[in-house]
Amino acid sequence: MVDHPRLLKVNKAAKSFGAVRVLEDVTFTVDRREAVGILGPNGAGKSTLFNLIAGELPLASGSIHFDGVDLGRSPPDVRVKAGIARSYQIPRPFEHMTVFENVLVGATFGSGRSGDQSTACNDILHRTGLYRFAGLAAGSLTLLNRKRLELARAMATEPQLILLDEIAGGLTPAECDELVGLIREIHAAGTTVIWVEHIVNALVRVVDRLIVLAQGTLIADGPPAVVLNDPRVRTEYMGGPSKDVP
Ligand SMILES: Nc1ncnc2c1ncn2[C@@H]1O[C@H](COP(=O)(O)OP(=O)(O)OP(=O)(O)O)[C@@H](O)[C@H]1O
Repeated sequence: MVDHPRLLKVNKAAKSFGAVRVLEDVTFTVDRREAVGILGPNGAGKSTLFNLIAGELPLASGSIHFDGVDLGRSPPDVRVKAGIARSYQIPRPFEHMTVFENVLVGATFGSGRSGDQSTACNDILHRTGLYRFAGLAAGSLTLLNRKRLELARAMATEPQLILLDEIAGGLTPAECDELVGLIREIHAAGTTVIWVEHIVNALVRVVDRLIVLAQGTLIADGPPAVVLNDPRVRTEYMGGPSKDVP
């Protein structure tokens, strides 16, 4: 099998809700093993873009290629098996199941592997710092540990690409540092990362490239130092409510 250096190609992706166009001809590529941040004001279309890549919403027009394959019209389970995983802005564990069982669901149904998944699950629980909570109900976890569990469930599907949707929201600065460390480890181990986040200080400790969406269009794409000083980005994004910008 050929490894495509361009892991993700989003070409002229568009999406409307009724008469309202929320994404307009968004085009970008992400290379294998890159870490890319996505910034943009509230309502810019960031979560919608993730929903299009993960297959939770249908594309209106355009295409999405992943690892050389056109997946833009495939259902979410096909995309998970192809190697796309995501975390949600509001963690969505199975509250009454244990932490271990939550990870097991990802490993069993997401990865497509057969056989005993306990070793793989325990490994992920160790990596994400959740091993000692394995037997607890997911609903009893602190916010930081719920965020870790979002990552663990996504990692259990053995993704090539992980989409992180505002995963640092609501954490204290110290907790945010811990999460940043964990995401850096996941990236260093070879997983491609795309991270939508408003906490720019956290984002730039992980990513080496930033994309900015405003009103459904891509207005900047490049190294963080360049993008954060782009006059249009300053007006459209940082000119709004104060942001945590370095
Ligand atoms: N299912 C839906 N039905 C109708 N409108 C929607 C739906 N989902 C999102 N929208 C609208 O699409 C626009 C983009 O929303 P989206 O959640 O993608 O923005 P965002 O950039 O992720 O914002 P935030 O930073 O606040 O999370 C918003 O105006 C939103 O109200």
